[in-house]
Amino acid sequence: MTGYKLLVKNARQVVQVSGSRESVKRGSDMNNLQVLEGAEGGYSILVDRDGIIADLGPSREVEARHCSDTIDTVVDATGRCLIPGLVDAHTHTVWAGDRVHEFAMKLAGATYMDVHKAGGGIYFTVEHTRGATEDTLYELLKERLVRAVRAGSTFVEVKSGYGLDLDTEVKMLKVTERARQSLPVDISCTYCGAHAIPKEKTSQEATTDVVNVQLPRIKDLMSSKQLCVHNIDVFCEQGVFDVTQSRDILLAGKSMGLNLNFHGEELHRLHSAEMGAEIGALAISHLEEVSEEGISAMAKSGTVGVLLPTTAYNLRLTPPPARAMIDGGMAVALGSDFNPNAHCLAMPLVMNLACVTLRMTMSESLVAATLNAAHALGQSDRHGSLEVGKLGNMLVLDAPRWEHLIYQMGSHQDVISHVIWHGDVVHRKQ
Ligand SMILES: N=CN[C@@H](CCC(=O)O)C(=O)O
Ligand SMILES: [Zn+2]
Repeated sequence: MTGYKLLVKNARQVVQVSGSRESVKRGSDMNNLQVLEGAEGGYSILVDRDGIIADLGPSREVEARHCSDTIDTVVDATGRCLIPGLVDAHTHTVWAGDRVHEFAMKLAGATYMDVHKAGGGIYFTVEHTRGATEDTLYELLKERLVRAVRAGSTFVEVKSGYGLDLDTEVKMLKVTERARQSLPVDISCTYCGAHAIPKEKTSQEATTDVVNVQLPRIKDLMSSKQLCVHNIDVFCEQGVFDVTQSRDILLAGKSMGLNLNFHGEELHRLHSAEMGAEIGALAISHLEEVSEEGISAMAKSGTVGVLLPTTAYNLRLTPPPARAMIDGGMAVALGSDFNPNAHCLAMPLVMNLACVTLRMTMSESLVAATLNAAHALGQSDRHGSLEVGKLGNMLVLDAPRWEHLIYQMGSHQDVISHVIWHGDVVHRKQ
């Protein structure tokens, strides 16, 4: 007799996303969703006490295989659908000081860079984040991650980048590590010390500070297990870090074993997509201004394009060319880009925007918000699909077909009936 943590039983539809342990779906394969449906009695998923999927298939078969086992919790999903927990591949979730006043300025016509150059934008948030205690930042992060989980995310990337000095960047990374150790959500931690040029430095001085001061300190804190950082990010943009500076910072991170995952081609075409592909970037975010050559280079290198539809929506930018990317064989992922400029943690809304504004199909959008997002964070071996051996992170949807999660725009709180993380029910619809 074996003991298990959770059985989710009798679901009408199980969207595994993938059933062959592939690490990513590229190009047209993003439309090949692995879906189980049609069995009499539905489908069940069994999660072991380590939070790992132990069995999955037609309910009658799963029940027959485990009729003498003990199961701690049973969730009846009769008439409902199961999908993997959503993965948010790009967030700036640790900061103090909202920028609701800037939203009004932007609605009135100011551009993102107008606000930034006038000392607002990232600089406003840096000032407030530098002044906040670790406990305050932790409480703010916790509140935001609870919201993300309620909206279906079970794995979230979290960046630093509102310190721009060693002490505040380390403070942000420590807050992220505390959340990673204590909250019921998986976190991929990104060092983004090169998010803006600190007011007191030139871009070259800031590059040298990141490479020679901040990264070595972070490396020490990682060695002594005080921090666990997975990725390195840079805002490669005209007037911020140029392509050469970004490359130097990314390569310094790569030599420490960090995944390269950066902001590129957002407001100007600098050909950072080609640079990222050349140095083996795992992912590049934004890409509103990417060129055809950049798309080919990323398709060839396998670099994931992390698309952030909330940014183009809020800033009224031309959206990234998602169709050309997917049709060109790239792997595309999605992120909420939660930050004080784009205050959205709801991946179902991001998926809706991806379908409508980026012209992605609903299948592409689900793959982008699960398997491919997990791959962009280097963790699709554990996240992003419902398969035996992967984490028991899943959503029970109160709907006859999974597409309702995207279709019922703004109603994800009614569509998601349970959020399950490592086999524990961490959110239940009221
Ligand atoms: N573009 C750079 N970074 C963020 C915005 C950060 C901010 O405005 O605070 C982004 O991805 O959109
Ligand atoms: Zn960002």
